[in-house]
Amino acid sequence: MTGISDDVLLVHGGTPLEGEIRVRGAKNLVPKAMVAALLGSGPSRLRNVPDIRDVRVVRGLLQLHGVTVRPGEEPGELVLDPTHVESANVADIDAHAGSSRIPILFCGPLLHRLGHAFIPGLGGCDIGGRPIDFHFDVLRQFGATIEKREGGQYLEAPQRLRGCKIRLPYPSVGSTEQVLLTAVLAEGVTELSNAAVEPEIEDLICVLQKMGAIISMDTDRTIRITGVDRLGGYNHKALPDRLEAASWASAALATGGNIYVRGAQQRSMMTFLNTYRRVGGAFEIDDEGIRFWHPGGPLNAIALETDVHPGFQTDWQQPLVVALTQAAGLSIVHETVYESRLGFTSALNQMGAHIQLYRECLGGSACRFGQRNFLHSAVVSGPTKLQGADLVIPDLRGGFSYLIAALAAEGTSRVHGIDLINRGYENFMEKLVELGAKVELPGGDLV
Ligand SMILES: CC(=O)N[C@H]1[C@@H](OP(=O)(O)OP(=O)(O)OC[C@H]2O[C@@H](n3ccc(=O)[nH]c3=O)[C@H](O)[C@@H]2O)O[C@H](CO)[C@@H](O)[C@@H]1O
Ligand SMILES: C=C(OP(=O)(O)O)C(=O)O
Repeated sequence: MTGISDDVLLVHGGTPLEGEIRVRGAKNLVPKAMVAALLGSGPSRLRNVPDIRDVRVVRGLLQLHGVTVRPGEEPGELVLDPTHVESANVADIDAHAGSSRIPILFCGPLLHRLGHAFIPGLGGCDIGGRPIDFHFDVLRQFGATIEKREGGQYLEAPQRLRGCKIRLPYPSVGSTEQVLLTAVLAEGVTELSNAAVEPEIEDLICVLQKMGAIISMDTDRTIRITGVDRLGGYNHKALPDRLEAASWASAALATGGNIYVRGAQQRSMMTFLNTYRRVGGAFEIDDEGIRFWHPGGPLNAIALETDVHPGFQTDWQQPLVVALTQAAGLSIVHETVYESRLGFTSALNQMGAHIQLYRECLGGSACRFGQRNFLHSAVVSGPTKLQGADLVIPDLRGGFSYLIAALAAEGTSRVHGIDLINRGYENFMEKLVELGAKVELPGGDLV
């Protein structure tokens, strides 16, 4: 590759990342809690909001729909006032949808508030087909009608939406949230089985309960929601970002470093912590955060399978794979949530890693992708020395993984497309510098 653009970071590898950074509210909760504010009859206060692009996209979309969004008294606090919700211009919605998947979650709240909704085409990471059929199936069950229109889908609720019995074909995070955000104001009881139970979903349920919703969660993936006539605002501190925390933990391991992640929480990271320990990473938990470090000596190869919570979260996979290139022996990674989330490994191979992809389900159990010709299993053979390279960021976590690989490598890498990382990692360049990374913008400025 030749040429440089503003969207490039030069990374001089070989320095262990050391120091402290802080994670704030979760990318996979905050934008959804913002959407929930649409359901209230009064203002909501959301605290611990990170400055990331997905938050800005949702803020813009809410404002287009007449919600007032302003900073609160404390840093990272937003006050969202939905008193005057109104229809937005379709062209404006499309222009603001950006690269986020969140617009699909406006369906239920807008149907309740306005009786109709326009949902633009979705963004999000290109890590599989990412259909939205479950979302529309459940909305139809609530009584919505859906019509394809130019640039998106137009939905209507001819009468008040009605609670229903729903079984998801797969415990999809977004579809579970769709049901929650729709059922809380629907008439009667909704029973959702095979629901996703990720910590961010539990936190969204906490938000909705604060607003006046009646929701119970059984231990068997069943969620029951009794619809109410009216919801108020909420005051909520978003749970911390366990995905960002794990990314920094993997960076500590791959670079031989030591990072204290202020805000990281044991409860939502238990599965990651067990895996980190099996690989040979060290950690220490206190009330304010978790310290992650490489204790010296060889790392261990492991077998790893991603899964829905409480399994190993798929968004943890890509950064940890970089650390696995430094482990002694053969690691097996079976990605069971997204069919195309291992493509990022070809660039790691260019840097000197040995990663072979397979169509078969390796290790663990057979998954939905086994018989369907997707390269969704990997064998990582290590340890391998990594060399700096020209890298083009493919998706959010793949992008962070390339940064980790470049930091662990000998020599200089040019990482293209770094702006994508702003979608989910607050101030990541400043954090890298704080941790001692040698990174440079093309003009020669130290970030
Ligand atoms: C903004 C956000 O919170 N994103 C997270 C959310 O994405 P998102 O909510 O999009 O992910 P889902 O849990 O819905 O997707 C899981 C699987 O279900 C499939 N599926 C989903 C919906 C549908 O209508 N039809 C269908 O087939 C998907 O293709 C995928 O194979 O959960 C994922 C799984 O933990 C995480 O990786 C993402 O970071
Ligand atoms: C896949 C991810 O996000 P999204 O669903 O927003 O694309 C992610 O956060 O890794």
